[in-house]
Amino acid sequence: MIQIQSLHFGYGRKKVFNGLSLSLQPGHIYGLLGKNGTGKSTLLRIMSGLLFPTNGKTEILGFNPARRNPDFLRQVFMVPEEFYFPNVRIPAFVKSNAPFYPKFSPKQFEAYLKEFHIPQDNLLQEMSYGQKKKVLISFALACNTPVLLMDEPTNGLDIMSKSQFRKVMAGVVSADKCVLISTHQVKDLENLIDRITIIDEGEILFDQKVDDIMNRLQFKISFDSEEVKQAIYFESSLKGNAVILANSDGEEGRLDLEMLYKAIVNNKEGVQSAFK
Ligand SMILES: Nc1ncnc2c1ncn2[C@@H]1O[C@H](COP(=O)(O)OP(=O)(O)OP(=O)(O)O)[C@@H](O)[C@H]1O
Repeated sequence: MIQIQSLHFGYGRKKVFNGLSLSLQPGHIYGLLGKNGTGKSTLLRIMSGLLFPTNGKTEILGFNPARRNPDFLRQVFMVPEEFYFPNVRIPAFVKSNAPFYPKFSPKQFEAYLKEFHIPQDNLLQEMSYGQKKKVLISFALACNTPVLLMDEPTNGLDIMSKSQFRKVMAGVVSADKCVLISTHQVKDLENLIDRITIIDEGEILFDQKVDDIMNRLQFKISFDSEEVKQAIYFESSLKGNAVILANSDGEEGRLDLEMLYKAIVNNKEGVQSAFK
């Protein structure tokens, strides 16, 4: 559904991507992680046709996003980290924007707004940042585009809204839809994403399905110093040592995305060797 090969991009002389390749399939929610400034937002902007690569192939739903073909644009929705709303009420916003998205469902939009407790009759510019973000997320989901790109969607959401977000997102993935979420708020995505892609210095550092991660790695608290010595990554705490071990016994466990991310950044080879 999304094929990127040998992507090159830079802002002027500043290189961001120097040959990045990535393939995303429908039916999944992908988590895109990486340090500040590694190019996550840039990648989403290239995918949605807002920035144009200097080299390489970017194909989404059979289209080159850079051509901004209307048939492509009506099938992709991007929720950016920073956005602008006109000073109108929600019905006026829907009236002028929904016609661009043929599968927009007013019923779904209303249900999402209700889930997020958003009043319909306020002016958009008089809403708080978090409220505006929830309007945008609700609109994005109600557009039912096969490709949904979200840049830091949970930034600015309060604790209740984050769990409402997870609930709403869990219901949107379908066999023909591909969702890519860029975030630092990894805890907000736990139990939601089924594939994790980490980029670093313009390259893919790690790209695995959550099921495969759980088959290959074990996350646990350990008091056994031998086990800690063998750990791919560990963190000491008063509650014991949080460790990541190679999952040689097929143990079932719970993914700790934050630990995994730190393990990959600190001991990439160790993590990768568990997948060989
Ligand atoms: N408009 C711009 N002009 C010039 N350089 C830019 C511009 N936007 C981003 N950059 C640079 O490109 C690189 C990638 O930026 P980008 O915003 O894609 O990173 P990111 O991974 O999304 O970061 P963050 O996690 O902080 O949101 C950074 O080094 C940044 O300084």
